[in-house]
Amino acid sequence: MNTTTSPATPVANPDVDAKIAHGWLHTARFLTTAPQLQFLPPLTVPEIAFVGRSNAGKSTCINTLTQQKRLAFASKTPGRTQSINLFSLGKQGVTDAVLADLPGYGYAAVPKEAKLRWQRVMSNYLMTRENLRGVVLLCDPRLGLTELDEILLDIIRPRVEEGLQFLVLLTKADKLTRAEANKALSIARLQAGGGEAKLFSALKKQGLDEVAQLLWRWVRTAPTITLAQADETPTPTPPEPAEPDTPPT
Ligand SMILES: Nc1nc2c(ncn2[C@@H]2O[C@H](COP(=O)(O)OP(=O)(O)OP(=O)(O)O)[C@@H](O)[C@H]2O)c(=O)[nH]1
Ligand SMILES: [Mg+2]
Repeated sequence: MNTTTSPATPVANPDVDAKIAHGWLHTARFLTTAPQLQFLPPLTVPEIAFVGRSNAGKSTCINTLTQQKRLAFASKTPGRTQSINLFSLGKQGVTDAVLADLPGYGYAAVPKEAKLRWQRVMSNYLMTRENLRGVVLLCDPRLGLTELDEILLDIIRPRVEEGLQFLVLLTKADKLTRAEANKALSIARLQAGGGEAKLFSALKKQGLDEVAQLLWRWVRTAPTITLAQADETPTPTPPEPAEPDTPPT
């Protein structure tokens, strides 16, 4: 990433009432789960992916943004999210956008083969998912952006240059002092060249309005998506997962 700090997109439109954005996000409902890219349905509505290291807080962030306790499966155990989970958004049951919760990377206890498989799935997803409109990279500011995050930034850079929206979200901000938070934010802004960086806390609901407004804006300003290939073959049914995700008790 280059080191420019200027955001690729304007700041969230202040005219969009946060309440409207929250109401829209609250419509989120489970759409599908896919262990591999080929099982994802081709869609023409904008999709926003939540990516980052294991335990960064992706699933919790989706639950907080949608004001739903157990939409995405959050857990103290890293590696809880094993498949790409899609959630539809839109009033009156009409889907106008999709959120994607992706499995985290960088969890040491995962066998090497599984790690490599997942890295392939994720890089393919980020490079080829046609309706991908935005990427939210979640990062625990106590760790900062790690080498794996940098690899991810490299993967999406060409698409960011073509208009893919991008946000670095520093999660668990409640664990930092104000000075630490400001320092982490400055560093992340430098690293997120071409994108924005924001502080977020699911616990304290910090950054919630801003992120909700930003996602709304990404979706409302998305260009019309037409799929490159008219795919008339139905999406294959994924095999039953060996160990299905279950909400934490
Ligand atoms: N203090 C604090 N804890 C948080 C916050 N967000 C998430 N957590 C905790 O961090 C842990 C991991 O959260 P998840 O949302 O499951 O993380 P994930 O990124 O989805 O993890 P994987 O699915 O393994 O990739 C859980 O114990 C959460 O309660 C936050 O804003 N503040
Ligand atoms: Mg998760």
